[in-house]
Amino acid sequence: MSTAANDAPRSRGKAPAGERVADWADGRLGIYSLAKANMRKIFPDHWSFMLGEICLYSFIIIILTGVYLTLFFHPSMNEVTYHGSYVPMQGQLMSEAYKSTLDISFDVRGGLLIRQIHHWAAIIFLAGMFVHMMRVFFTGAFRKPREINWLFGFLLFVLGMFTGFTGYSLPDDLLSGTGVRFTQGAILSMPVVGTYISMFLFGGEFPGTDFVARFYSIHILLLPGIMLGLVVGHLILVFYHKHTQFAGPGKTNKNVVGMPLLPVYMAKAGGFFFLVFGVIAAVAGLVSVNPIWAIGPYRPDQVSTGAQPDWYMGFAEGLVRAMPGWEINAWGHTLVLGVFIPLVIFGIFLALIALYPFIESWVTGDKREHHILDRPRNAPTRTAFGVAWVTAYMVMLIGGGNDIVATHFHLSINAVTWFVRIGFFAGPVIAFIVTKRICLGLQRRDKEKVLHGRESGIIKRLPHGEFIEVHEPLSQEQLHTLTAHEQYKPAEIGPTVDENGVERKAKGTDKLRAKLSEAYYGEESQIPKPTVEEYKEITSGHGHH
Ligand code: HEM
Ligand code: HEM
Repeated sequence: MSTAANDAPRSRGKAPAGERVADWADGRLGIYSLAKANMRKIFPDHWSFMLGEICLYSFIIIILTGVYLTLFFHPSMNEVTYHGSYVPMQGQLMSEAYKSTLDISFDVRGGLLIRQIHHWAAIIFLAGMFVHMMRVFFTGAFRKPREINWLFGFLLFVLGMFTGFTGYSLPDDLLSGTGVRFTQGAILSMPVVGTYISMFLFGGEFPGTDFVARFYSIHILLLPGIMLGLVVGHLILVFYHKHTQFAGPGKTNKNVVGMPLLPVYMAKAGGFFFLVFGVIAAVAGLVSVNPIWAIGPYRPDQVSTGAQPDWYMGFAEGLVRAMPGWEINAWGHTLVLGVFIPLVIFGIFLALIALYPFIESWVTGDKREHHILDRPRNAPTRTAFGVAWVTAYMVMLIGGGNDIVATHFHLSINAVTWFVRIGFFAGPVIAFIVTKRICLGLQRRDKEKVLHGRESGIIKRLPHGEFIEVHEPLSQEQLHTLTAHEQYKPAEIGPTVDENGVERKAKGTDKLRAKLSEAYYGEESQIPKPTVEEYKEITSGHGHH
């Protein structure tokens, strides 16, 4: 650290340049103590913890490529005549936005590759978030104290969806214009406020001449700005809470077992960034996405066939396509329920995801901190809910592409739509039941393994002629992993008579909670863990096969 001006000069001569720069910076920023405190921070190792990193790296790639695109993209709906190097479009009227995207694709050096990388990174970013969210959900990593971080993540997911939507609307091609038209229809279906919002957003009647410029500021500034802040907050919270870990020997709710941030984790993370970049660049170089020159400029009087949103919006599109066209007229106003109900369901689905950590802790009555992750099989009801939700999502994704599915598989589009309608209600229920059964089956298998060891597949014949299969005992480590989970008890209504003997009526919400809690943790929902006595009795030699 710095010294007084009259201190004796260093006896060893001048410090190396690097050290002097570090000293200079430290004197002004105090980074040494900050780095010292955090450099040795421990990160646990598990492949599923890399999913958050994939989100982070694809987000960085999106920002880098996005900045390059802003240098050449013109967010204007002025009409111009095309004279660029793509011959089939010569002389066509189009918006400046569309023309500049054609120019990026054909006349700007590296432009098409950067466009492709930006678009592919967006698709992978959202897929990464989806899978990362699933890993957090299925392992119970959202439980106290990480509920707020779940909400930060949830907001990132929703904002990511809308940033993607505003992004692919920018080129003003026939496909994205159809998507914007679809969205405007959904906005219009909102009672009372719909028309006002639409008029405000589009600066008058659709499509108007404003929306590309407006979507542009939303796309490159507003939403990514908020997302950047949220990502930083998200990561600070991961640091602050410390990472969760799977159960194992020596791992407790109070420690983290793993590798230090520097140098091990940083080296790994750096390498992984380049891997993610490399894979995205390779996919972008090999598989064309959004070839706007083949689609043509937007015209409100035309609709392209096979119009599809990017995958993350397919769910919302599916809800609208599967819903029967239903319209009612009341007091001189038309209510388009065929669009409005799907919009509400979309909102409810999102709200349920956001609130799930709070709902689960209310139902189970579990308010403790959790830093050890659940194996999905040991939380069968939660796992079943998750799979049911993913099933509904996937069914609706099929709904969003009902025309594509019909043409590719030579089916009638009505058959596909009916499949989706029935599947939306039946699919999640079947998925729930089947998943719960599988989880319980796996719990039974774990119990069996603890008590009787692993089936080795080796058959032996005993001297008296009997055939037996040799079971190998599990290692202490494996035994720990298979028996570390807690066995929960359902939350109860509590005494209906207070300490003075006065009868207290159980509230409706208490009853509901007790019922739900029973469903979560009741006898039907978990297999009792093997007890020490059971284990001792079986492994002591009696009753061995
Ligand atoms: C821009 C998007 C996102 C980025 C960059 C990001 C990044 C990360 C990283 C690097 C971690 C630590 C490593 C890991 O567990 O994978 C993490 C943990 C976490 N993320 Fe995200 N995430 C994003 C979106 C989400 C979403 C959509 C959710 C859920 C709705 C979410 C919820 C969480 C939670 C609860 C943790 C703590 C998990 C634990 O400690 O085990 N994140 N995130
Ligand atoms: C989470 C963040 C983002 C997502 C999901 C996203 C997604 C997209 C998508 C899917 C497109 C359509 C690309 C195409 O096929 O033409 C696009 C276009 C565009 N994006 Fe982004 N983007 C994001 C952030 C940014 C940022 C931060 C910038 C600028 C700093 C940016 C600048 C642009 C520009 C200029 C275009 C229009 C050019 C074009 O379409 O090729 N984006 N974005």
